Amino acid sequence: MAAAKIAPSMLSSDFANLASEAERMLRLGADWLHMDIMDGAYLDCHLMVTNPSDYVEPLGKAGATGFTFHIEVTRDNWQELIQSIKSKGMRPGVSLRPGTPVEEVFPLVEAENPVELVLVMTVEPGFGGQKFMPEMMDKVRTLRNKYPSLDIEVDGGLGPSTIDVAASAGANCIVAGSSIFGAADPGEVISMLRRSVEGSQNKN
Ligand SMILES: O=C(CO)[C@H](O)[C@H](O)COP(=O)(O)O
Ligand SMILES: [Fe+2]
Repeated sequence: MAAAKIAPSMLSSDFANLASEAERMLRLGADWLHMDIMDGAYLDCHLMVTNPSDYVEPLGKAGATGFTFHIEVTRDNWQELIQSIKSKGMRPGVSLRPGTPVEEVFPLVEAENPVELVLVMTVEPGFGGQKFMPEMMDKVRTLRNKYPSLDIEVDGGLGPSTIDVAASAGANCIVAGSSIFGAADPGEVISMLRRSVEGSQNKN
């Protein structure tokens, strides 16, 4: 079973105090710190950049553990990209925006040298605080049925009111920005997200 991972999106943190914000989230129980990187040319998620391969070396050096690129900009070179991400000691992941069919990522999960995570965007990439798109849960269900132990991440509009839908569809890695950083008790939101994921897994 894929373990629950709660990942506060640092896009919603206080940028002037990034180090203490990161420490605060880890202290409150976060598993991963979600970093959104965009160059403004291709507003898409995680490496929301046209050439993700340019970022492999610097992010490897900076100590990143996971490197998630977008399928829409890597249709011709994902094999080499996965290889280079792994060679720098990072876990490769692939993300897809709402309009991209889920079938497009199957070859990357089934490759000899596969991605280890699929990130299903539940908003149009670009900024935090948008409304969760429940219709994306069909993609999550399809992936979970096909790949029982895959890490499936969701990103965009996740919080106490939407987590149960995502968790019961099979998502185990939860990115949440505004719902955690905007809460009076962010630690309670992190715990609540984890309880929902683990509760859904125990039902199955
Ligand atoms: O990838 C992202 C934006 O493109 C962010 O991770 C995402 O929007 C998180 O913010 P929120 O939880 O407030 O929706
Ligand atoms: Fe993100």
